Amino acid sequence: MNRQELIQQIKAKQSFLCVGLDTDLQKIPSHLHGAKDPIFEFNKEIIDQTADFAVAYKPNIAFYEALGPRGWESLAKTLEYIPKDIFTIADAKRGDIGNTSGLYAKAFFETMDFDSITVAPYMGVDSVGPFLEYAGKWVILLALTSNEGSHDFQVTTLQNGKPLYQEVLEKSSQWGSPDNMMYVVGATRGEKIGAVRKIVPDHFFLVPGVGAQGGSLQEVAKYGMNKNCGLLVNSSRGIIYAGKDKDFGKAARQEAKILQAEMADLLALYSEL
Ligand SMILES: O=C(O)c1cc(=O)[nH]c(=O)n1[C@@H]1O[C@H](COP(=O)(O)O)[C@@H](O)[C@H]1O
Repeated sequence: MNRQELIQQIKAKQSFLCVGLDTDLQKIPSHLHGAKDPIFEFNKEIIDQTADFAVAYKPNIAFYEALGPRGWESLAKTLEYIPKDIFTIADAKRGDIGNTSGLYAKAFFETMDFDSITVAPYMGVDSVGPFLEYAGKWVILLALTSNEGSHDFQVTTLQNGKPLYQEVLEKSSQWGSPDNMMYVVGATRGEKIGAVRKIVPDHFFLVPGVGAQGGSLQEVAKYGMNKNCGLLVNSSRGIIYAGKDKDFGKAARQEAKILQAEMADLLALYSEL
């Protein structure tokens, strides 16, 4: 999916919601456990109930690969089931020496047909480049993450006086463009989201951390939105585990609907969409 199609979808749905498919066998309702593929049955219901409010789905690959071959199968079926006009993110946080990254890219862009993949910047340009060689696909590079440990390295001041995350943004924004790169910026980072926006005014941000991690959607929009929205805000547990019984799909729908309504207001306030 290209940038214009993504922006059009945000405008049409008045939403920049990404639903995180962090589907955990321990957490899904017990009535699904008898199904042939409980993970897929759960995801199918979540997708059915949220597709009109979501512009993106983000399966976190760890939840699938932890289950071995059957997890990969559930993932492939889920990807196939997601409506084709909705953006898909393989949250895999990959990145390795060039020839290995090339095979990660092949895994998620050819063997599976994801629109995008999350990538760690640590190994530098040759570890990210192979993902950018795929026309029509996106790299979503970790910049300023939502977790506590992000303080360990990402905000450390370098000898040139810049925090590491700033160096990552400035350098990596020359590797690709706002048409094939996005950045992960955690919802819990508050005003720092504004600092990131100044460095990369046009790139989309994938913003996890609202819902279960306590980030504020209002702050994210205030500091991070640009005229084309420029945001995909993810919620995983806050949506998919909103309900615990047979009505889990309806509970998820309700949560997604609440977020979409807030997003429509924020789009009116801060964007041109
Ligand atoms: O790349 C990510 O998506 C990510 C980056 C980050 O900084 N923080 C973060 O929470 N995530 C992912 O976003 C999701 C957040 O899930 P919830 O906290 O349940 O909404 C998980 O799949 C995380 O792995």
